[in-house]
Amino acid sequence: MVQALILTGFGINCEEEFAAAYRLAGAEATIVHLNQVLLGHVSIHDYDILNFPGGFSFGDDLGSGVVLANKLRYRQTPSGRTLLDDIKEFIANGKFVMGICNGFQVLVKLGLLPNLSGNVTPEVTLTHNASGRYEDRWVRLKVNPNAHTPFLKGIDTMEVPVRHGEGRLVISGADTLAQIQDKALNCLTYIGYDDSPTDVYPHNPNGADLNCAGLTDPTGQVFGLMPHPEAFLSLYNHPDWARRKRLNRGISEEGDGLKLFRNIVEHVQGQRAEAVPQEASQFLS
Ligand SMILES: NC(=O)CC[C@H](N)C(=O)O
Repeated sequence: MVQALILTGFGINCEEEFAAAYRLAGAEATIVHLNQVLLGHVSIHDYDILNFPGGFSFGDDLGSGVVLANKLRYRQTPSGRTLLDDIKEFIANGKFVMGICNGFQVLVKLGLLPNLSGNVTPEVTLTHNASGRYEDRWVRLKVNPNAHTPFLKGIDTMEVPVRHGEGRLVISGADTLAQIQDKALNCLTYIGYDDSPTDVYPHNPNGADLNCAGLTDPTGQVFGLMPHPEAFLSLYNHPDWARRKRLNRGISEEGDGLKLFRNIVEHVQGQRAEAVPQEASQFLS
């Protein structure tokens, strides 16, 4: 079974929904306190997908995600390494990392996204919403058709909720901006009713540069987004479900967010199916 590790602790609060998403998508999901990993009791290398959920880690002190990112970068585990060293190795082994909302903020503050340089140093930031307040609303997103991450395969648009105070992506530097666009790392965009990208509030809830709601790294293995796909797994999560069902009796009872988790679980399953015949071939020759 595909193994998803979901970190929690220190004010993270969306781990149960994250686990529910993976379970519905056919994976085994394990929720582990970050200290268990930092103390060496749990190894991320026993898992296929490492996940950073949303919440308010360390009370958003010093900026959302900053303290947790620093803990990953500087805190030594008993092996004398940092968790960031392990995460780099995890990615080099072809595995996947996902961050939602506060988890996305952690990946950005750590420099794992967008990681244009490959040196894992922060290149962009997420900061206070342009509205100056916490935004809690449903938004619509469009997938960049040139993005090449398995997480978003076959998805065109989706509707998902946001709930954040610091979701505004700021990309300073024309070169960084150009590289992100050239490599299509801005994989998710806030859109208006006409499906085109928009900077108009509240369709774009935070004023993000490029109207960007999510990023990947150049490998496509690391993916993060501000909205919460794990909060729209069933039609009944949507505030308008009753009207939608009345108007369209054949409507799918799945929420838009589930496809994303199915995608990554199926991708890992596919990788395994490809790997097995190669290993088996040694014994055949
Ligand atoms: N839902 C979340 O993960 C919120 C993230 C962060 N605490 C913010 O307000 O921006």
